[in-house]
Amino acid sequence: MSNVVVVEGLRKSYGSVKAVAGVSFTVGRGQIFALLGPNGAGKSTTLEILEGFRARDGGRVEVLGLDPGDRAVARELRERIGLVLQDIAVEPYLTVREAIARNAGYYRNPRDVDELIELVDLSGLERRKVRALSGGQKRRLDLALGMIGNPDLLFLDEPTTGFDPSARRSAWQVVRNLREAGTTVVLTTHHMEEAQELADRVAVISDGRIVSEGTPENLGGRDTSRVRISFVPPAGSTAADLPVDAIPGKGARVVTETDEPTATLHRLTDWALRRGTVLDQLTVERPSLEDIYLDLTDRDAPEPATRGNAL
Ligand SMILES: Nc1ncnc2c1ncn2[C@@H]1O[C@H](COP(=O)(O)OP(=O)(O)OP(=O)(O)O)[C@@H](O)[C@H]1O
Repeated sequence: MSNVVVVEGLRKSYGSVKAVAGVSFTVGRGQIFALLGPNGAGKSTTLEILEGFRARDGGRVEVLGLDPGDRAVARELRERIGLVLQDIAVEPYLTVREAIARNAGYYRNPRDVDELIELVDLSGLERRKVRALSGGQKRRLDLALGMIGNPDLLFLDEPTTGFDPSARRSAWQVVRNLREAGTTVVLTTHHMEEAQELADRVAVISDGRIVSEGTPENLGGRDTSRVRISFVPPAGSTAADLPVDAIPGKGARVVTETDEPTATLHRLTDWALRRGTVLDQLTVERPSLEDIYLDLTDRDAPEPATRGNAL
Protein backbone atom coordinates (compact mmCIF):
# COMPACT_ATOMS: atom_id res chain seq x y z
CA MET A 1 0.00 0.00 0.00
CA SER A 2 1.44 3.40 -0.91
CA ASN A 3 1.59 6.02 1.79
CA VAL A 4 -0.45 9.20 1.44
CA VAL A 5 1.09 10.76 4.56
CA VAL A 6 4.65 10.25 5.81
CA VAL A 7 5.83 11.99 8.98
CA GLU A 8 9.33 11.39 10.34
CA GLY A 9 10.82 13.02 13.44
CA LEU A 10 8.48 16.01 13.25
CA ARG A 11 9.31 18.84 15.67
CA LYS A 12 7.61 22.13 16.48
CA SER A 13 8.03 24.44 19.48
CA TYR A 14 6.24 27.61 20.47
CA GLY A 15 8.90 29.47 22.48
CA SER A 16 9.84 27.08 25.26
CA VAL A 17 6.77 24.81 24.71
CA LYS A 18 7.73 21.69 22.75
CA ALA A 19 4.32 21.08 21.15
CA VAL A 20 5.55 18.29 18.85
CA ALA A 21 8.75 16.57 19.94
CA GLY A 22 9.74 13.94 17.36
CA VAL A 23 6.56 12.46 15.94
CA SER A 24 6.65 9.76 13.22
CA PHE A 25 3.80 7.90 11.51
CA THR A 26 2.51 6.95 8.09
CA VAL A 27 -1.00 6.75 6.65
CA GLY A 28 -1.67 4.33 3.80
CA ARG A 29 -3.92 5.11 0.84
CA GLY A 30 -7.59 4.52 1.64
CA GLN A 31 -6.99 4.23 5.39
CA ILE A 32 -8.76 6.02 8.20
CA PHE A 33 -6.10 7.13 10.66
CA ALA A 34 -7.06 8.59 14.06
CA LEU A 35 -4.78 10.77 16.14
CA LEU A 36 -5.85 10.61 19.79
CA GLY A 37 -4.51 12.50 22.79
CA PRO A 38 -5.42 14.78 25.68
CA ASN A 39 -5.91 18.55 25.33
CA GLY A 40 -2.63 20.22 24.46
CA ALA A 41 -0.93 16.97 23.36
CA GLY A 42 0.08 18.36 19.96
CA LYS A 43 -2.61 16.96 17.64
CA SER A 44 -3.74 20.25 16.08
CA THR A 45 -0.16 21.43 15.64
CA THR A 46 0.70 18.19 13.82
CA LEU A 47 -2.39 18.45 11.62
CA GLU A 48 -1.79 22.13 10.84
CA ILE A 49 1.75 21.29 9.66
CA LEU A 50 0.40 18.51 7.42
CA GLU A 51 -2.25 20.88 6.05
CA GLY A 52 0.38 23.49 5.17
CA PHE A 53 -0.89 26.09 7.66
CA ARG A 54 2.06 25.95 10.02
CA ALA A 55 5.83 25.78 9.47
CA ARG A 56 7.76 22.98 11.20
CA ASP A 57 11.06 23.29 13.05
CA GLY A 58 12.40 19.92 11.93
CA GLY A 59 11.63 16.47 10.54
CA ARG A 60 10.30 15.20 7.22
CA VAL A 61 6.68 15.53 6.09
CA GLU A 62 5.15 14.28 2.86
CA VAL A 63 1.45 14.68 2.04
CA LEU A 64 0.25 13.17 -1.26
CA GLY A 65 3.91 13.15 -2.29
CA LEU A 66 4.26 16.89 -1.63
CA ASP A 67 6.05 18.84 1.12
CA PRO A 68 3.37 21.01 2.76
CA GLY A 69 6.14 23.35 3.97
CA ASP A 70 6.96 24.24 0.36
CA ARG A 71 4.94 27.31 -0.68
CA ALA A 72 5.26 26.39 -4.35
CA VAL A 73 2.97 23.38 -3.88
CA ALA A 74 0.35 25.15 -1.74
CA ARG A 75 -2.18 25.45 -4.54
CA GLU A 76 -1.94 21.82 -5.62
CA LEU A 77 -2.21 20.70 -2.02
CA ARG A 78 -5.27 22.92 -1.48
CA GLU A 79 -6.93 21.27 -4.52
CA ARG A 80 -6.28 17.74 -3.32
CA ILE A 81 -7.02 17.89 0.40
CA GLY A 82 -10.28 18.56 2.22
CA LEU A 83 -10.49 20.15 5.65
CA VAL A 84 -13.11 19.96 8.37
CA LEU A 85 -11.62 22.11 11.11
CA GLN A 86 -13.04 23.27 14.42
CA ASP A 87 -14.99 26.55 14.35
CA ILE A 88 -15.20 27.08 10.60
CA ALA A 89 -16.76 30.45 9.78
CA VAL A 90 -19.37 30.17 7.02
CA GLU A 91 -21.17 33.27 5.68
CA PRO A 92 -24.29 33.24 7.93
CA TYR A 93 -26.72 34.77 5.41
CA LEU A 94 -26.10 32.15 2.71
CA THR A 95 -28.41 29.16 2.51
CA VAL A 96 -27.02 25.65 2.92
CA ARG A 97 -27.18 25.10 -0.84
CA GLU A 98 -25.59 28.47 -1.66
CA ALA A 99 -22.73 27.86 0.78
CA ILE A 100 -21.93 24.45 -0.73
CA ALA A 101 -22.39 25.63 -4.35
CA ARG A 102 -20.12 28.63 -3.75
CA ASN A 103 -17.32 26.42 -2.42
CA ALA A 104 -17.80 24.01 -5.33
CA GLY A 105 -16.71 26.88 -7.57
CA TYR A 106 -13.26 26.89 -5.96
CA TYR A 107 -12.39 23.40 -7.26
CA ARG A 108 -11.60 21.91 -10.65
CA ASN A 109 -13.49 18.68 -10.07
CA PRO A 110 -16.15 19.28 -7.40
CA ARG A 111 -18.75 16.77 -6.24
CA ASP A 112 -22.38 17.19 -7.20
CA VAL A 113 -23.96 19.67 -4.76
CA ASP A 114 -27.33 17.90 -4.40
CA GLU A 115 -25.76 14.47 -3.99
CA LEU A 116 -23.55 15.85 -1.27
CA ILE A 117 -26.48 17.48 0.55
CA GLU A 118 -28.15 14.10 0.62
CA LEU A 119 -24.97 12.32 1.66
CA VAL A 120 -24.51 14.48 4.78
CA ASP A 121 -28.20 14.25 5.67
CA LEU A 122 -29.10 17.90 5.05
CA SER A 123 -31.91 17.16 2.58
CA GLY A 124 -34.89 19.40 3.33
CA LEU A 125 -32.62 22.09 4.79
CA GLU A 126 -31.13 23.30 1.48
CA ARG A 127 -32.85 26.67 1.74
CA ARG A 128 -32.22 27.26 5.40
CA LYS A 129 -29.81 30.07 6.24
CA VAL A 130 -26.51 28.98 7.79
CA ARG A 131 -27.21 31.18 10.84
CA ALA A 132 -30.43 29.23 11.51
CA LEU A 133 -28.78 25.80 11.63
CA SER A 134 -28.41 23.90 14.89
CA GLY A 135 -24.88 23.06 16.09
CA GLY A 136 -25.05 19.51 14.71
CA GLN A 137 -26.55 20.64 11.37
CA LYS A 138 -23.80 23.26 11.02
CA ARG A 139 -21.18 20.57 11.64
CA ARG A 140 -22.76 18.45 8.88
CA LEU A 141 -22.49 21.46 6.60
CA ASP A 142 -18.79 21.73 7.60
CA LEU A 143 -18.39 18.10 6.59
CA ALA A 144 -20.01 18.79 3.21
CA LEU A 145 -17.74 21.80 2.64
CA GLY A 146 -14.69 19.65 3.45
CA MET A 147 -15.77 17.06 0.89
CA ILE A 148 -17.02 19.30 -1.93
CA GLY A 149 -13.65 19.39 -3.72
CA ASN A 150 -13.59 15.58 -4.04
CA PRO A 151 -10.35 15.37 -2.03
CA ASP A 152 -7.85 12.49 -2.12
CA LEU A 153 -7.15 13.17 1.55
CA LEU A 154 -9.61 14.51 4.11
CA PHE A 155 -8.62 15.96 7.49
CA LEU A 156 -11.35 15.84 10.13
CA ASP A 157 -10.69 17.70 13.37
CA GLU A 158 -13.18 16.38 15.96
CA PRO A 159 -15.79 15.87 13.24
CA THR A 160 -18.79 14.87 15.35
CA THR A 161 -18.47 17.08 18.43
CA GLY A 162 -21.99 18.29 19.29
CA PHE A 163 -23.77 15.58 17.28
CA ASP A 164 -26.66 13.63 18.76
CA PRO A 165 -26.09 9.85 18.76
CA SER A 166 -28.09 9.27 15.59
CA ALA A 167 -26.39 12.10 13.66
CA ARG A 168 -23.04 10.76 14.84
CA ARG A 169 -23.83 7.33 13.44
CA SER A 170 -24.87 8.79 10.07
CA ALA A 171 -21.68 10.88 9.97
CA TRP A 172 -19.63 7.73 10.62
CA GLN A 173 -21.39 6.07 7.72
CA VAL A 174 -20.51 9.04 5.50
CA VAL A 175 -16.85 8.67 6.47
CA ARG A 176 -16.91 4.91 5.86
CA ASN A 177 -18.44 5.50 2.43
CA LEU A 178 -15.62 7.89 1.64
CA ARG A 179 -13.08 5.22 2.53
CA GLU A 180 -14.93 2.76 0.25
CA ALA A 181 -14.57 5.32 -2.53
CA GLY A 182 -10.79 5.45 -1.91
CA THR A 183 -10.47 8.66 0.12
CA THR A 184 -7.81 8.65 2.84
CA VAL A 185 -8.96 10.19 6.12
CA VAL A 186 -6.91 11.59 9.01
CA LEU A 187 -9.01 12.52 12.02
CA THR A 188 -8.68 13.65 15.60
CA THR A 189 -11.28 12.81 18.17
CA HIS A 190 -11.86 12.70 21.90
CA HIS A 191 -14.58 10.06 21.41
CA MET A 192 -13.01 6.64 21.79
CA GLU A 193 -16.12 5.02 20.34
CA GLU A 194 -15.56 7.08 17.20
CA ALA A 195 -11.99 5.84 16.89
CA GLN A 196 -13.14 2.29 17.59
CA GLU A 197 -15.88 2.46 14.95
CA LEU A 198 -13.96 4.24 12.21
CA ALA A 199 -10.21 3.94 12.43
CA ASP A 200 -8.06 1.35 10.69
CA ARG A 201 -5.10 2.62 12.71
CA VAL A 202 -4.80 4.88 15.74
CA ALA A 203 -1.87 6.72 17.28
CA VAL A 204 -1.95 8.15 20.79
CA ILE A 205 0.00 11.36 21.26
CA SER A 206 0.89 12.74 24.67
CA ASP A 207 3.19 15.68 25.45
CA GLY A 208 4.19 15.93 21.80
CA ARG A 209 5.23 12.28 21.44
CA ILE A 210 3.49 9.18 20.11
CA VAL A 211 3.14 6.83 23.06
CA SER A 212 1.41 3.99 21.21
CA GLU A 213 0.23 3.08 17.73
CA GLY A 214 -1.83 0.19 16.45
CA THR A 215 -5.32 -0.87 15.43
CA PRO A 216 -8.22 -0.05 17.77
CA GLU A 217 -8.22 -3.74 18.67
CA ASN A 218 -4.54 -4.19 19.53
CA LEU A 219 -3.47 -0.73 20.76
CA GLY A 220 -1.37 -0.94 23.92
CA GLY A 221 -1.72 -4.75 24.07
CA ARG A 222 -5.50 -4.58 24.29
CA ASP A 223 -5.97 -7.82 22.39
CA THR A 224 -3.74 -9.75 24.78
CA SER A 225 -4.95 -8.22 28.05
CA ARG A 226 -6.59 -10.46 30.58
CA VAL A 227 -10.30 -11.05 30.21
CA ARG A 228 -12.53 -10.14 33.13
CA ILE A 229 -15.52 -12.39 33.84
CA SER A 230 -18.11 -11.24 36.34
CA PHE A 231 -21.45 -12.58 37.58
CA VAL A 232 -23.67 -12.95 40.63
CA PRO A 233 -23.12 -16.40 42.16
CA PRO A 234 -26.22 -18.56 42.66
CA ALA A 235 -28.06 -18.03 45.95
CA GLY A 236 -26.62 -20.19 48.71
CA SER A 237 -23.14 -20.51 47.14
CA THR A 238 -20.03 -18.73 48.34
CA ALA A 239 -16.86 -17.75 46.50
CA ALA A 240 -15.23 -20.88 47.97
CA ASP A 241 -17.77 -23.11 46.12
CA LEU A 242 -16.82 -21.72 42.71
CA PRO A 243 -14.53 -23.71 40.40
CA VAL A 244 -12.31 -20.63 39.80
CA ASP A 245 -10.61 -18.01 42.00
CA ALA A 246 -12.90 -14.99 42.27
CA ILE A 247 -12.88 -11.77 44.25
CA PRO A 248 -15.86 -9.64 45.33
CA GLY A 249 -16.97 -7.08 42.70
CA LYS A 250 -19.67 -4.42 42.60
CA GLY A 251 -22.79 -5.26 44.67
CA ALA A 252 -23.32 -9.02 44.83
CA ARG A 253 -21.01 -9.69 41.87
CA VAL A 254 -17.80 -11.66 41.90
CA VAL A 255 -15.00 -11.13 39.41
CA THR A 256 -12.36 -13.42 37.98
CA GLU A 257 -9.60 -12.53 35.51
CA THR A 258 -8.13 -15.02 33.08
CA ASP A 259 -5.80 -15.48 30.09
CA GLU A 260 -7.90 -18.48 28.99
CA PRO A 261 -11.49 -17.22 28.74
CA THR A 262 -12.81 -20.24 26.81
CA ALA A 263 -11.61 -22.77 29.41
CA THR A 264 -12.61 -20.58 32.38
CA LEU A 265 -16.10 -19.99 30.99
CA HIS A 266 -16.46 -23.69 30.29
CA ARG A 267 -15.56 -24.54 33.91
CA LEU A 268 -17.99 -21.94 35.26
CA THR A 269 -20.97 -22.72 33.01
CA ASP A 270 -20.46 -26.46 33.43
CA TRP A 271 -20.45 -25.97 37.22
CA ALA A 272 -23.65 -23.90 37.10
CA LEU A 273 -25.52 -26.25 34.74
CA ARG A 274 -24.66 -29.31 36.84
CA ARG A 275 -26.25 -27.54 39.80
CA GLY A 276 -29.31 -26.67 37.72
CA THR A 277 -28.67 -22.96 38.16
CA VAL A 278 -27.41 -19.95 36.18
CA LEU A 279 -24.63 -17.36 36.39
CA ASP A 280 -26.79 -14.29 36.80
CA GLN A 281 -25.71 -11.01 35.05
CA LEU A 282 -22.75 -12.77 33.40
CA THR A 283 -20.38 -10.41 31.53
CA VAL A 284 -17.11 -11.15 29.72
CA GLU A 285 -14.99 -8.10 28.96
CA ARG A 286 -11.64 -6.96 27.71
CA PRO A 287 -10.44 -3.42 28.52
CA SER A 288 -12.16 -0.92 26.23
CA LEU A 289 -10.17 1.37 23.93
CA GLU A 290 -10.93 4.11 26.46
CA ASP A 291 -9.40 2.07 29.32
CA ILE A 292 -6.23 1.56 27.25
CA TYR A 293 -6.17 5.22 26.19
CA LEU A 294 -6.48 6.44 29.81
CA ASP A 295 -3.69 4.08 30.85
CA LEU A 296 -1.44 5.33 28.07
CA THR A 297 -2.07 9.02 28.67
CA ASP A 298 -2.16 9.07 32.46
CA ARG A 299 0.00 6.42 34.04
CA ASP A 300 -0.63 7.73 37.58
CA ALA A 301 -4.40 7.28 37.25
CA PRO A 302 -6.06 4.50 39.26
CA GLU A 303 -7.23 1.36 37.44
CA PRO A 304 -10.43 2.36 35.59
CA ALA A 305 -13.54 1.05 37.33
CA THR A 306 -15.63 0.51 34.23
CA ARG A 307 -14.77 -1.61 31.27
CA GLY A 308 -16.21 -1.95 27.79
CA ASN A 309 -17.93 -4.98 26.36
CA ALA A 310 -15.83 -5.77 23.31
CA LEU A 311 -14.10 -9.09 23.51
N1 LIG B 1 -0.03 29.41 18.52
C1 LIG B 1 0.48 28.92 19.65
N2 LIG B 1 1.32 29.63 20.42
C2 LIG B 1 1.84 29.15 21.55
N3 LIG B 1 1.57 27.90 22.03
C3 LIG B 1 0.73 27.13 21.31
C4 LIG B 1 0.14 27.60 20.10
N4 LIG B 1 -0.66 26.62 19.61
C5 LIG B 1 -0.58 25.59 20.49
N5 LIG B 1 0.26 25.89 21.51
C6 LIG B 1 0.65 24.99 22.62
O1 LIG B 1 1.21 23.81 22.05
C7 LIG B 1 0.77 22.64 22.76
C8 LIG B 1 0.06 21.71 21.78
O2 LIG B 1 -1.17 22.32 21.36
P1 LIG B 1 -2.14 21.67 20.27
O3 LIG B 1 -3.19 22.68 19.97
O4 LIG B 1 -1.34 21.14 19.15
O5 LIG B 1 -2.78 20.45 21.11
P2 LIG B 1 -4.05 19.53 20.79
O6 LIG B 1 -3.57 18.14 21.04
O7 LIG B 1 -4.59 19.83 19.46
O8 LIG B 1 -5.09 19.95 21.92
P3 LIG B 1 -6.74 19.98 21.92
O9 LIG B 1 -7.20 18.56 22.09
O10 LIG B 1 -7.01 20.80 23.15
O11 LIG B 1 -7.21 20.63 20.66
C9 LIG B 1 -0.10 23.14 23.89
O12 LIG B 1 0.71 23.25 25.04
C10 LIG B 1 -0.56 24.52 23.42
O13 LIG B 1 -0.82 25.37 24.53
